[in-house]
Amino acid sequence: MANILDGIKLSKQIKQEIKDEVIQYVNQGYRRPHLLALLVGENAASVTYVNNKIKDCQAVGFKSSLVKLKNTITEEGLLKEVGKLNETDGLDGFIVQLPLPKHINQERIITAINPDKDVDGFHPVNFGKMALGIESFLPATPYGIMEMLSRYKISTEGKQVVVIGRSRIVGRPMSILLSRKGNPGDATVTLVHSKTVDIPKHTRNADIIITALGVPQFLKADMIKQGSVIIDVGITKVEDFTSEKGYYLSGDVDFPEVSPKASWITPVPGGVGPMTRAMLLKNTLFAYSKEIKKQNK
Ligand SMILES: Nc1nc2c(c(=O)[nH]1)N[C@@H](CN(C=O)c1ccc(C(=O)N[C@@H](CCC(=O)O)C(=O)O)cc1)CN2
Ligand SMILES: [Mg+2]
Repeated sequence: MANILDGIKLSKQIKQEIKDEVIQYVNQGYRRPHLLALLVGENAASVTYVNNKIKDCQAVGFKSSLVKLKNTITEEGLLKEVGKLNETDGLDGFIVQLPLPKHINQERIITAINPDKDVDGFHPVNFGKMALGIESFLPATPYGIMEMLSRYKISTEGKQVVVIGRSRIVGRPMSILLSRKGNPGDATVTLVHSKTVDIPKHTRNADIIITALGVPQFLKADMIKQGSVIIDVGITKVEDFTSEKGYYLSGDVDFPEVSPKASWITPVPGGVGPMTRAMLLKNTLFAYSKEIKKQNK
């Protein structure tokens, strides 16, 4: 039976470390770090995620703000809001919660964010730095997975890693981070996606599989090698009228089938998700500390 990679336990530890650092700054007379979330529309999952980000800020002693905008806002209107936030003093970082409504060009919005305040690490400048191994904000989900591998001392050096899904916020940056020099890193990475012929051929060879597909129970036991490490980024709401909530959350991994064959595995919920939340705080603290250092020069 696999060991559990416990994202809840680890994220609590990371949040405590962040809180301790904030206390040190405050005791030296500095202001608190400030994170703002911009939410467009009322997508239920996005509302939950953004509210959780605000709660996380409160838990570690950050100042937080939430700007809610109507679903009907134009792209130009949203660009204006982003422009204002770029210029707001004392705001260390902000995020634009994704997905955005269909009529808004996501790339245009992300590219308008000041890279120094882009604590999601999505701006092309930060993505480029990430790819080149230059210190920058890292996208929170892949960053959380790197931190998880590091803190559980799971070596990736020389390992065959298969990343399933090539999204801009998870799969693609994940594949880059693991192929970079360093630890975690130094892995031989294969990025598979919807056009890949024979995904199981690749996953059966993998020492580590990171799946970010959004297809419930996609990864079955016969698709993995004995003893592999399984990291599940998928979260899909599956209707279930027998449960109290009317749904349950499913990852991309068929957990009951796969876990007896794996060495380590993340649960869903309670695996990668809480790590994503913790790493956004870490990026914000990084933005803040850079700002404080600049002011002291
Ligand atoms: N601007 C951004 N938008 C989006 C990001 C992002 O990093 N930045 N990632 C996702 C959503 N997301 C954070 O925003 C996120 C998703 C899920 C979780 C999480 O903690 N999941 C829990 C289960 C939560 C539940 O009960 O519904 C878990 O896995 O245990 C955190 C963050 C897309 N948009
Ligand atoms: Mg999870």
